[in-house]
Amino acid sequence: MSKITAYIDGQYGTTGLQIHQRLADHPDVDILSIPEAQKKDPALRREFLNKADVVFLCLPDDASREAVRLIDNPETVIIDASTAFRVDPKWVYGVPELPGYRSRLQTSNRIANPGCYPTGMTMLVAPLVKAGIVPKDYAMTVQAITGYSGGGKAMIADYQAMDDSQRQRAAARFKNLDLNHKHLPEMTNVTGLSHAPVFVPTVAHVEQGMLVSIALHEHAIHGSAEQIHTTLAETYTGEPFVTLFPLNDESQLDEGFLDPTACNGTNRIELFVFSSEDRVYLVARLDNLGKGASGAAVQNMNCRFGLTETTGLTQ
Ligand SMILES: NC(=O)C1=CN([C@@H]2O[C@H](COP(=O)(O)OP(=O)(O)OC[C@H]3O[C@@H](n4cnc5c(N)ncnc54)[C@H](OP(=O)(O)O)[C@@H]3O)[C@@H](O)[C@H]2O)C=CC1
Ligand SMILES: CC(=O)N[C@@H](CCC(=O)OP(=O)(O)O)C(=O)O
Repeated sequence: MSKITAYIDGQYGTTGLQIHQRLADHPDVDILSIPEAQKKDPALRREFLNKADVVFLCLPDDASREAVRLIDNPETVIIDASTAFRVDPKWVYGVPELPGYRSRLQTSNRIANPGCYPTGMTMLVAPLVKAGIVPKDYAMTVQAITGYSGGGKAMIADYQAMDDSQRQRAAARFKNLDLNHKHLPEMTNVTGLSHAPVFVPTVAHVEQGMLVSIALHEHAIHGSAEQIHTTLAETYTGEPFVTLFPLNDESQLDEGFLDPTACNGTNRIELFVFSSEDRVYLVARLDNLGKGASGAAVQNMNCRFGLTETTGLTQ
């Protein structure tokens, strides 16, 4: 089989660079590149967007929409990292592990790569809503902690320019207190919840890494912590990138702390279920730039082109 040709529009940004790194080691892919000085040249971009077998769009939303308009080759497979198409019914949401999604991803030429937070949130919640354990109208709150690379080049530059006193003040800060985070539509759409959750992430002064968590109360759902754990186990059995730890397993706690950076550099996502009496706490740990962005994009490409999903990726 000849190699797949791949073009990354936005190759020199945070997500694009990480996709480039993974594809550079990928045995089945040849990368087509535009030199950095010409990265915004519309004629060159149009040419590359139409001649590659697969294009990764690692651009702001408006630039992604513009790139899609430049593509008239019906064979081109587009994997878009932005928020632009994630709830568009003509696009398939790129989480192959979610029930029913892999078969659709295998045939779609329009793949919307998920946001980093929703990757954790939907993988925890969608199977539980589907099983009827979490009611569709559950009043949900999602918490998360992320490294600053989630904000792209601009946020990385801001964080890395801080002096000691600024760094202390920015050690861990709430963000998006307008309660209108851009990930709410995909969190709601993919899980089937009838109301968007309350979602206030915390950005920490660490470059990358992520924890996403959801609290549930057994008296307000239709099932126990054990049933939740069993449902997640059944959903993700055999998935190479998903590790579900045993119920109430503390092996990953370091003197009681759960480290957000443990999946960094991998495409792994780790799931935890903790419970005490009526209280249940679900946690997903992932690399915001790995399974939360660039790793997921390469996994989606592998899935779409019938390759082993782990090719080029670290488990
Ligand atoms: N960072 C993350 O953790 C995640 C990001 N995403 C999404 O991925 C996309 C890229 O984000 P990220 O990599 O963080 O962003 P960055 O700002 O790090 O990179 C974006 C890149 O796109 C370039 N660019 C901007 N406009 C154009 C254009 N019109 N034509 C060609 N190139 C252009 C930028 O160049 P220049 O800087 O010179 O303008 C920059 O190199 C966004 O939609 C983001 O929301 C998704 C998941 C996680
Ligand atoms: C730290 C930080 O600011 N993170 C970004 C989300 C990162 C991400 O997943 O972005 P996309 O939705 O574009 O995929 C935010 O909260 O807006």
